[in-house]
Amino acid sequence: MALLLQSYTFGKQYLDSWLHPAPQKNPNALKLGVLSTAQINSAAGKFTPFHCDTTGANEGIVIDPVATHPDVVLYAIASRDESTAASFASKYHFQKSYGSYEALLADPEVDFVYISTPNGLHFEWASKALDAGKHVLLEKPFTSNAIEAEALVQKSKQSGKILMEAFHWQFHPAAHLFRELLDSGEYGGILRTDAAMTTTPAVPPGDIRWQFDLAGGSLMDMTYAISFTRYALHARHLRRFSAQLQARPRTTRG
Ligand SMILES: NC(=O)C1=CN([C@@H]2O[C@H](COP(=O)(O)OP(=O)(O)OC[C@H]3O[C@@H](n4cnc5c(N)ncnc54)[C@H](OP(=O)(O)O)[C@@H]3O)[C@@H](O)[C@H]2O)C=CC1
Ligand SMILES: O=C1OC[C@@H](O)[C@H](O)[C@H]1O
Repeated sequence: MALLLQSYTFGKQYLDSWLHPAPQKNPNALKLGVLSTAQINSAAGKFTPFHCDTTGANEGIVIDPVATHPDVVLYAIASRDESTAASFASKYHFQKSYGSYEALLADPEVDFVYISTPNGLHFEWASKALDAGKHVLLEKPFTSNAIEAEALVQKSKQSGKILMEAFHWQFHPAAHLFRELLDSGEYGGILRTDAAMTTTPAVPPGDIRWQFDLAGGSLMDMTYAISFTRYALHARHLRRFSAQLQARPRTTRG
């Protein structure tokens, strides 16, 4: 069932990309600044149904959607390293590149930022971006813990700037269809839920997902299982979960 729904989403995206080629940009289009040259920014380029990135996400988390939307432009990219930023800008057609995140945030032309740093740095950079007067689209998981999350939401309310977690699956037609089916009662009521998510065994040593001090770890990375359960059950304010950790030996592929 999940595979069918996912195929439906991918098929629709593929069709849309043919039906709606890159539009003219609106002169007042919002200017996007991206903090970091993470692989997820461009695990992207043009979507094709046969090309998935190593995390299993489909192409186009930010580069392609912005490039093909009339009201947003790829304005600036920042990296901790200037030459990395410059080559990323040239490859993906950003107008500007910066050798530090601070420099991008100081650019008054930037309207909003997408933050794709490691999890443990989400709070710091989202906080600095709000202080700099930018709207923020923040990669998942939102922050490293509830205290940071509450402080960030508070800051966004005070600044009047939009702060949003980049959980794109919530906007996929497949997710909506799935919840409509549940809500219809056609298959009866929900008695219990089990959510599991698996990822490629090829996450290399040294990847941010293995680093505790960068808020790595499976529960932080595979937050989809929890967020989808909450979504499916309309349980936005569910406060308590129980969880079991099942450690398995790492496997390698030859
Ligand atoms: N929404 C989705 O579908 C997905 C979301 N994600 C989320 O996106 C974020 C990035 O993941 P991913 O693309 O795999 O990450 P990467 O390891 O590819 O990139 C992280 C980037 O953060 C910057 N960075 C800043 N400080 C550090 C540091 N101390 N160590 C390492 N990198 C640093 C680097 O950019 P630079 O050198 O340019 O400064 C680096 O390229 C995570 O929060 C992850 O959970 C990931 C995959 C899918
Ligand atoms: O957000 C993500 O989506 C797909 C996963 O495989 C990946 O590890 C994670 O960061």
